[in-house]
Amino acid sequence: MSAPVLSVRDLKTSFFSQRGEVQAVRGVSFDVHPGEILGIVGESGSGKSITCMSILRLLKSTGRIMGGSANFDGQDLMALDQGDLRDIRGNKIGMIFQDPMTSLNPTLSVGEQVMETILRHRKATRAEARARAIELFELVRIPSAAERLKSYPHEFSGGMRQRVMIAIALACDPKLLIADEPTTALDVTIQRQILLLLKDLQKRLGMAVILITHDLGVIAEVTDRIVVMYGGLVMETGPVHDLFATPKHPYTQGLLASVPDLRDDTHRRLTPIPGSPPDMAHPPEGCPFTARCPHAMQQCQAALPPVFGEGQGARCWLHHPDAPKVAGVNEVAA
Ligand SMILES: Nc1ncnc2c1ncn2[C@@H]1O[C@H](COP(=O)(O)OP(=O)(O)OP(=O)(O)O)[C@@H](O)[C@H]1O
Repeated sequence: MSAPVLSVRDLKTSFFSQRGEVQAVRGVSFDVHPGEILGIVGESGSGKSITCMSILRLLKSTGRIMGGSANFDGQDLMALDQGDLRDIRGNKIGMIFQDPMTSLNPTLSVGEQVMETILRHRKATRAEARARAIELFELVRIPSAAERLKSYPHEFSGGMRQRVMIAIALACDPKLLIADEPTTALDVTIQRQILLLLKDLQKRLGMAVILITHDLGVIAEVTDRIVVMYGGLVMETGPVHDLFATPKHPYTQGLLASVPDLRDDTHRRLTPIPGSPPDMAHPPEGCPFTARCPHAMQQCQAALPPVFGEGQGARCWLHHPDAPKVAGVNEVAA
């Protein structure tokens, strides 16, 4: 496999308030390879967004990176100053966030906003930037591209605004695109169109993509590998097909069980995992999933498990060689 575009190692981020320290990200490691879509999934509050905001060094003032590295393009993003980071963000790393209405400037035409990104990072004349903006609108399939450059964000539908955001994110041919819940604010049919567009663009442009979502069902279709997060930790990681066919972590199994079968039009009922995530102001010493895990053992409460397995790895004591056998987890059911 080729060298990773991004290599995150032992990333730790906390928020500090009068309540004390909230350990949002507690030692996250993963790689993103050229030309792949990596999905980061997990319930709300598991640390997906804060992981990516930390990588981009876009944390709000109460947030602090406590350790770790994120190697991108031969540089550790954690060690760069804000000037160098501004050169990378929107240029070598494109970003798309959840709500395009709050990310776009309502007082500027969408064309100006695309051109602004190009002119900030590239030596180009306004005419060249305009030509590139038209090309980008065509790429993200905004009809009548040249004319639509003059429109303002409120003149677009939610799906079209998200296409503008994708055009801006792709303006400088990024090596890596980070998309944080890019379709959550859209209705279901449009969500699918945007995700398929992202997949198509990723293939055509050969970039790497990190796609954050809490919707496992949707990303099954578009991602190559998945990182499953819970309680600020990576619980399981592996190729999407392996992870869906044989999830190794009870948390992943619970998440998968809560996804309605998309091919089943009788709409199976959702079965959410009982219980709630840990309070990250007081994270448990052992595995954060212990209290909700159907297979929890004494050891799980006592110590945080390491990641067992390569290729598909799971942070679960059941994969220790001496662990008892549990059907469907570390033993193939007869
Ligand atoms: N500004 C903040 N101050 C204190 N704690 C925060 C702050 N922002 C996030 N957190 C905490 O960090 C943890 C991780 O949050 P994060 O937004 O990364 O979760 P997420 O997995 O992306 O969830 P969602 O799917 O809801 O976006 C949560 O426990 C959250 O309460």
